[in-house]
Amino acid sequence: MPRVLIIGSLSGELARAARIVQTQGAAVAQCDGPATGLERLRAAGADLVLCEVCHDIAWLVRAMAAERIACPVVACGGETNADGAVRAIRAGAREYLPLPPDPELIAAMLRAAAAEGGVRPVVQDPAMLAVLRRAEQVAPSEASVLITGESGTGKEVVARHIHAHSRRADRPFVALNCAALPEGLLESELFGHEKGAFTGAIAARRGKFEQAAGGTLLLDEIAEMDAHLQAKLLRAIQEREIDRLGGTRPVRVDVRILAATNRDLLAETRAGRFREDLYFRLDVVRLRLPPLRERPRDILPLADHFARHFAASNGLPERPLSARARQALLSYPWPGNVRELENAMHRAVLLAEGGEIGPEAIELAAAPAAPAAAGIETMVGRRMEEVERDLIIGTLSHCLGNRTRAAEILGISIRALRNKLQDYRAAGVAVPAAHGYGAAPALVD
Ligand SMILES: Nc1ncnc2c1ncn2[C@@H]1O[C@H](COP(=O)(O)OP(=O)(O)OP(=O)(O)O)[C@@H](O)[C@H]1O
Repeated sequence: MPRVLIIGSLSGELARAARIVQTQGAAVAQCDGPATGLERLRAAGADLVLCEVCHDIAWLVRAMAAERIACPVVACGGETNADGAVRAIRAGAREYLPLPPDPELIAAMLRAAAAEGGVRPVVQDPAMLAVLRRAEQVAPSEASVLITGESGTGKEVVARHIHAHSRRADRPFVALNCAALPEGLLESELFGHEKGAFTGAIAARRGKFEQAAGGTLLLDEIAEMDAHLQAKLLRAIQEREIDRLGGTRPVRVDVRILAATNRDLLAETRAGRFREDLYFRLDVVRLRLPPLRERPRDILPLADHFARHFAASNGLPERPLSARARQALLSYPWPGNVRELENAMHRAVLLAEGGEIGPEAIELAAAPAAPAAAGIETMVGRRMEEVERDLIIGTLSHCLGNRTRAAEILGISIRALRNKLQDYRAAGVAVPAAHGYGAAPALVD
C-alpha cells in the first residue's frame, strides 16, 4: 500500500484530494508544514509527498536531499496558479497537481510512485526464469537471501520481487547501499541516532532497520561494510534488537534481511575481511544473477520494455527498434549489464528520429581495449600516478559513471575508488558524474 504524506491544512480542496488518495488504496498521513513534514519523513518515510504550493518547497526538497530521504514531492494548488506551479517545479517538485483534484490524475501519480518503488522484472531467458522461480519459492519464508551478481544485473529488482511475494508485502521495503556512505554515516543510517549523538545530529532519526519495521531491508554492497558494523549487524539479526547511536536502551526490530553483493563473499570471508558467522546468517539461500551476456534472450524484451518506458516518461511517441538496431544490441557484450542497456535505450529514445529506433541512435561504449593493444609506448615516460588516474577515469567513463562497476573492473574496493576520485576532484580533474541518464543511485564520493 503506497504511503502518501500530505503537507498542508486539511480543509477544502486538499481534504478532497486526501479522500481521493485514500479511496485509491493509499495510506495518508498529514502534517501542517515542511518542518513537521520532514520530522515525519525521518520517522516513518513515505512513497509520495503532496505539499501545498504556499509552503517552502525548495527548503523541503533541499532538506530531504541533505538527509537522503528519497521520495518524490508533488506540489498542489489552485489550477489557475500558473506562477506557483512554475515556482514549485523550479524548486524541485516532481509535478504540479491542480486543485480541485482530478481523481484520474491522482491515480496516475500513485501509479507512477508505485512503479518507481518496484519494477516488475522483465525476464524471458531460461537462466533468469530459473532464478526468478527460486526467488518466488523462498519469498514466503523468513529466510535471509544472499543475492549475488555483477553490478547492474538486477539484484535490487529481484530483492523487491522477493518482498512483493512475501508475507511482508504490505509493509515497507527499504534498501541501503552500504558502499554509498562513509562508515560513520552508514552506522547512523542503519541504526538511527538520538538527538545530539554526534555533531550535526540535530534531531533524533530512525534508522533503516526501524523504517523497515515489519518489512524487508535490502543491504546492497554488503561486502563493503566494515568490521565494527558487521558486528552490530550480526547482533541485530541474532538478537532482533538494535542500538541507536547515542541511545540508552535497545530497540526491538522485526525485519527480514536480504543482502546483495557483486563480490565473492565466501572469498572475502576466507580472506578475513568478512565475518564468517555473519556470512552464514546471510547466506541461508543464495541467488546468483547471471550477467546479461549469459542470458541473451533477455536483451530484446528488456530493450523493448525500456524503449516503451522512456518514451512514456519523456512524452515521446513509442518507436519500435529496427532490425539492425536489434542486431547491434544482440552483438554487444553488455559489461554494464541491464543498467547499461537501460541507459543506452534512454539515450536511443531521446536521439531517435523517424518511425523506428535505428542503429544510429544506439551509442554503445567501445569494448575495452585488450591489454596488449593498450599501447605500452603511450605509458612509457609517464608517471605511475598519471597512468593510474587515466585508467581510473577512463574505466569510469566506460561504465557511464557507475562507481560499483568501475571498481569491480579495476579490481579495487569502492572505498578506494571513492578516495581516488576525491583526490582527483580536489586537484581539479573532471570526474564523470555518478549516473548518466539512468536511475542508478548516486554514490557520494
Ligand atoms: N529484469 C529486469 N526488468 C526490468 N528492469 C530491470 C531488470 N533488471 C534490472 N533492471 C533495471 O536495471 C537497473 C539496474 O538494476 P539493479 O539496480 O537492480 O541492479 P543491481 O544488480 O542491484 O546493481 P548494483 O550492483 O549496481 O547495485 C535498474 O534501473 C533496474 O530497474
